[in-house]
Amino acid sequence: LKNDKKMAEDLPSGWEKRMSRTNNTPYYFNTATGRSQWERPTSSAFGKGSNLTEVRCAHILVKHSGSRNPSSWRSDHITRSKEDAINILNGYIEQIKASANPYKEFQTIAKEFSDCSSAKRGGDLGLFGRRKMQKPFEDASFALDVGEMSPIVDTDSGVHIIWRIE
Ligand SMILES: O=C(N[C@H](Cc1nc2ccccc2[nH]1)C(=O)O)c1cc2ccccc2s1
Repeated sequence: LKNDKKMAEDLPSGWEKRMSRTNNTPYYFNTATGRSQWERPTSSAFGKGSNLTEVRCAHILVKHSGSRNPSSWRSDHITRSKEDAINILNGYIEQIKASANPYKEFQTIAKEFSDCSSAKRGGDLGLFGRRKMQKPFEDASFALDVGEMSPIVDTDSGVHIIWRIE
């Protein structure tokens, strides 16, 4: 989910399109580093080299038989296949996208179904910096805009969707 102002230009997260007054042509401003460039950016402003130090995210985790620790507060022994876990997450994504209040829907689903102990906090993991979470999770989190939801992310814990809160 992207906040709608971005949909039109479809710029990667963290960039702003601005107009140069001197020669009346567009340039691009990186809100993470404060630098500007003429070339249209193709990757998130929060990638390598950005100074974004911490993000706050919530997530919904669906564990499966291949998870490093296939048990959770919901079930002592998780046996579903990875394929089933992905199908379950795709169902949640549809529900969240169809909701009048997507973030509220995300929290409700996380509370009831996430296989992470953060479920009771609506999946909220709090603020975290780089190198704190498994790499695929970290990279997906730092690439999100505030209020944006990730695609399905695969880690040793299982499969996740992530919502950036701050
Ligand atoms: O690693 C955790 N929980 C694991 C599952 C899990 N694996 C993860 C991998 C990346 C990000 C979050 C993740 N949560 C478990 O319950 O088996 C965490 C739970 C919490 C709860 C509150 C704040 C941070 C965390 S990190």
